[in-house]
Amino acid sequence: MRLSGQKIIARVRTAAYTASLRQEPEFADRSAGDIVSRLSVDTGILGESVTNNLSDGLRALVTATVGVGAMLWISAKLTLLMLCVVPPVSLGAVFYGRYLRKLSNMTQDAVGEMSKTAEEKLNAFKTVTAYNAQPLESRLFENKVDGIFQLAKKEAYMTGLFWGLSGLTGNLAMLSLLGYGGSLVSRGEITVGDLTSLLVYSAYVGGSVSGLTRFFTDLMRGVGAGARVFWLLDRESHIPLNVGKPLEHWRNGDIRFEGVRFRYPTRREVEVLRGVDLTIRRGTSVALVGASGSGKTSIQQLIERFYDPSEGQVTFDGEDIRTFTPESWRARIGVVFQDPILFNGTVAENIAYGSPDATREDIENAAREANCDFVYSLPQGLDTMSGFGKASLSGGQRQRISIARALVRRPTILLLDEATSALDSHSEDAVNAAIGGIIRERNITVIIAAHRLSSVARAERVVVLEDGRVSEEGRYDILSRKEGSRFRALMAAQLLLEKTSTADVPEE
Ligand SMILES: Nc1ncnc2c1ncn2[C@@H]1O[C@H](COP(=O)(O)OP(=O)(O)OP(=O)(O)O)[C@@H](O)[C@H]1O
Repeated sequence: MRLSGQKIIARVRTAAYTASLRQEPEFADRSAGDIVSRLSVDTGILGESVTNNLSDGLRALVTATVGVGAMLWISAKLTLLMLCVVPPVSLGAVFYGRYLRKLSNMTQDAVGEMSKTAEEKLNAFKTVTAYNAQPLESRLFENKVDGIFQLAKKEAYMTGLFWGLSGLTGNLAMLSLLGYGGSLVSRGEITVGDLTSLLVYSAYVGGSVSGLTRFFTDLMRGVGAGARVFWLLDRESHIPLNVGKPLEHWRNGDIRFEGVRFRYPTRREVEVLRGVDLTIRRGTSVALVGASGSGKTSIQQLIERFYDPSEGQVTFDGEDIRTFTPESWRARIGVVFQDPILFNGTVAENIAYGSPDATREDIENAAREANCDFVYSLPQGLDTMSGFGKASLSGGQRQRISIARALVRRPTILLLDEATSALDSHSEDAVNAAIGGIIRERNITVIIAAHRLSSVARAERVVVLEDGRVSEEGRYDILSRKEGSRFRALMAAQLLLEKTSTADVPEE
């Protein structure tokens, strides 16, 4: 029983984790981390409450049934008297169970909040230290812990009250049995032996009823803790996987935005894109430029299908990308984010992330193409451990590894989202040289969201975004020479910004 219970817990845990990975990014940003940190605890409590108590509950049910049968056979009157205890205790158990379920839910919420706070602050350890915020953070954490303690106190009071009252009810029933049973003995209706047997049976039945109650209330506690897990298992992502037809691996074509309007689900009041019409020819490179907040990243996110447009459509090779399964579509895209994430593992494992079939040669080729020569000066070359907690690589180096990761899957489309904006000029040159090589040598559609001139200049075409629309597009050299062009104004402002901020470049 215990083993199969553990198996159920393991399965539910995995299913809930998988369910959270299948949600949309909005969900992941806001609640998945929190849910995942609580998943283990919640599923554990639920599983334990079922598996630990199920056998006890069943045994109690059998004992109680047999006991009541035997009592009825001895004296129906006295048995009915004893059974008067059952309705109030059951009613109490129902209320108590509900209360426990609510309390358990609240406790899990509070425990989740506490671990989320701790995790967030420990991850931002340097910021906390730099701002001397340790006392403040300790206080905040103490408040969270105190909240959990208050809930535990409520549960303890309630538990004491319920079990105290049910114990009292049981004892009163026993006393009534003795009193009324004694009078029946004196009247000769039952023998002393019958009364003694009834008392013994009553003790058994009482124990069993208490076991059943414990089973029920523990189950309620488990159900309360597991509510979030069930909710997560039932939750449908806004962009579910496996829906649509697979995109054939040989297909290639233009990407087109047709009258695309877009609002983020969490900020419906703001229309970020207000009718974008844009064609990106296959195998060409395009730089998206525009002031901060003009929608460059949003366009890339729509291509990635992290979101769907509110109106209009994004097509690939003439077909709405919503007709393809998200996974087959995403498999054709390589993405490099501004803040490259390396997972715990070797450099080679990080490059091959998401491409389980990549051979050592593929990894080496991608590393070469992404200008990752520095890897070979690391102690174990590509097999050097990198990633979380092993911050021996600079921002520029991590960025080049993430470019290699994007390339190793042989993408048809490469999205670079401000890939160089956090780098100093030396690292930026290395990353840009890699991007330039990819644009020249690969037949790949490259979409660069960029602020910096050096990144923009490499693209064959520039698209200027303003007020959620495309305000200008054309070749870099033409736009940059055109009198009164929006692009020129933007770049002039950017150039000024770059000149004044050359002193605060942190990398390498
Ligand atoms: N997840 C989100 N939820 C709600 N609003 C968002 C979200 N991401 C971006 N926005 C908003 O959408 C608008 C466009 O943002 P976007 O990141 O696409 O601009 P951007 O041009 O890439 O900006 P930057 O150059 O600063 O990176 C901004 O007003 C931003 O506040």
